[in-house]
Amino acid sequence: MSQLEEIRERLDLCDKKIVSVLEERMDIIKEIMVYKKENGLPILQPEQEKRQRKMLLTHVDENTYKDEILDIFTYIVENSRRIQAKTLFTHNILLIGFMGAGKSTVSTYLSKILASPQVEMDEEIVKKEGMSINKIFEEYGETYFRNCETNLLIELQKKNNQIISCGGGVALRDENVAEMKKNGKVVLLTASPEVILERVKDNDDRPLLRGNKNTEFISNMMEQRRPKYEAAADVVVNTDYKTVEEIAEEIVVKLTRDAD
Ligand SMILES: Nc1ncnc2c1ncn2[C@@H]1O[C@H](COP(=O)(O)OP(=O)(O)OP(=O)(O)O)[C@@H](O)[C@H]1O
Ligand SMILES: O=C(O)C1=C[C@@H](O)[C@@H](O)[C@H](O)C1
Ligand SMILES: [Mg+2]
Repeated sequence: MSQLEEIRERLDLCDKKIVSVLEERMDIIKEIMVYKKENGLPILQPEQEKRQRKMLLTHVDENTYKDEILDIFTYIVENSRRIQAKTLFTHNILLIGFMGAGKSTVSTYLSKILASPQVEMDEEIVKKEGMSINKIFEEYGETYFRNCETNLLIELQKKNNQIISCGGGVALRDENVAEMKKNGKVVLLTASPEVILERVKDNDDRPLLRGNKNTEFISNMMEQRRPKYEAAADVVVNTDYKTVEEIAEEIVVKLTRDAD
């Protein structure tokens, strides 16, 4: 065996060790998830990731390859989140609820913490149609927009593990709800009219609220929609005066409890 071959053999051995240790690490992540579920502990715990990162920084502080190792760990952590998500859910998570309930905000956070792709239905439709939602309503009318939503929903069910932020009106059509349930769990986010008003008052992107930004209008529309929203929901989470982190944790706990 030449010297180069011998060196390469050691490299190969090194890769095998890395694979084996990574496998062990991933199994540990799963074990932690099971333990947390069994003992009713918070599942997401973003602060634990920060502690781990701090610990890692002290481990590599003097290391010649510090930057490279830290770069690799970014991927390791990202993939741990994905394993965590797959341990928790094999389906899609669809967030529904009234305008301003926090569907986009919460799904962005969930997507990050679970390293799962986020789909923003309103944005997808805007991209596909090449115009804003206000413009779609003006040019083609609401029914056209609602058909865009239904078509997109059908397309989305082909993939798993997505965090889907639905437009506020998506759950109002029964055929949409049937589509959601084929491959997903539906989370209804709720909020009081006062909180909704506070959240939407400075934004003009919602055509249905134009000129209607008052609690009376919001409250009436909410009541009209409530039966459809509630019928579609697998779990309900109220968001009033809660942080995004608290809402995300509540969603995960309720969905996993639901799955047991
Ligand atoms: N838990 C929360 N606490 C405080 N502010 C929030 C919370 N959730 C969302 N917000 C704020 O409320 C506003 C509306 O939230 P968001 O856009 O996520 O609602 P949405 O449900 O996606 O609305 P739409 O149906 O119109 O898309 C945003 O400015 C967001 O930052
Ligand atoms: O609640 C609704 O009907 C809507 C909510 C938004 O997400 C957009 O989909 C659109 O403005 C309609
Ligand atoms: Mg939104």
